Amino acid sequence: MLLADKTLFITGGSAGIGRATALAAARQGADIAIHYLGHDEGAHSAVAEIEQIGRRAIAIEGDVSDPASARRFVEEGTAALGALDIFVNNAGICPFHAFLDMPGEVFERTMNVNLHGAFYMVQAAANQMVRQGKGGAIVAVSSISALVGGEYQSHYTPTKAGVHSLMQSAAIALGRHGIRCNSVMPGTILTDINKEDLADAAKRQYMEGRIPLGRLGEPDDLAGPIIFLASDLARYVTGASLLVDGGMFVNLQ
Ligand SMILES: NC(=O)C1=CN([C@@H]2O[C@H](COP(=O)(O)OP(=O)(O)OC[C@H]3O[C@@H](n4cnc5c(N)ncnc54)[C@H](O)[C@@H]3O)[C@@H](O)[C@H]2O)C=CC1
Ligand SMILES: C[C@H](O)[C@@H]1OC(=O)[C@H](O)[C@@H]1O
Repeated sequence: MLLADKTLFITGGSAGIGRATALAAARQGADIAIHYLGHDEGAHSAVAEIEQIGRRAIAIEGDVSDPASARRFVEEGTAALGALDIFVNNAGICPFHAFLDMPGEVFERTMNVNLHGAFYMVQAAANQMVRQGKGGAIVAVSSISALVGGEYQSHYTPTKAGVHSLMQSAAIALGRHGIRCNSVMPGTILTDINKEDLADAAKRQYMEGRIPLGRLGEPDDLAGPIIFLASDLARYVTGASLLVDGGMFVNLQ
């Protein structure tokens, strides 16, 4: 097992990529702390499934944009599980909107959740790892959108570039503590975040057509790459990012 007796803390663990990763990490031997907002059913059923696998789990609700919520997640999760070995920063939103009339509140909420939230969470998790004194691994869910733009994502793509950059700087700041920091860059993965956008058949067909592997991603497609980066198999990998997009990024023509 790749994560035997490790503890893994994950934001956005009640749905989509985060939920799939939490369950897969439990199957690899980890105890799991889930942070989430507003999906009680998804969070509680994930805890139940993890316990059925034979691992411990706790779900803590909060808003990642609030720095106090990050401190509470780390404190309460560590009290429950005993330590924080791996941190996965995954929570995010993408309310698709045109650029020219983007409401300030939509821009600011997206920045606050995706980028400020990542900063506070990663900072709180890293401080706990430093206190423990035995290193650790941090994986952030960035996006292919860190590298390319989107007409209805002008508020969102900068947050994903920011998360990618945060991992690079954190890798430098935390290397001396034995803490590795990496990111994954998913392509288009079918989850609640894009259900409405991809309900447009023409858009969905266009996105599928761009992917050499011939299909949109599933949440489970991310679990393996995240667990790899979190595990000792990646013990000399830090400051790196891994595209998980079925080949979409390289498909120019
Ligand atoms: N689905 C996709 O195609 C892609 C997703 N991503 C990224 O993957 C991450 C996960 O997205 P999905 O699983 O697709 O979305 P999702 O909508 O299925 O899940 C989002 C999760 O984030 C949590 N969350 C949202 N806002 C929060 C807040 N303010 N405080 C605490 N928790 C909050 C939700 O409770 C939920 O657990 C996001 O950061 C997203 O940007 C990146 C590239 C592609
Ligand atoms: C929400 C989008 O469909 C999804 O998120 C991203 O980061 C990429 O732009 C994907 O297409």
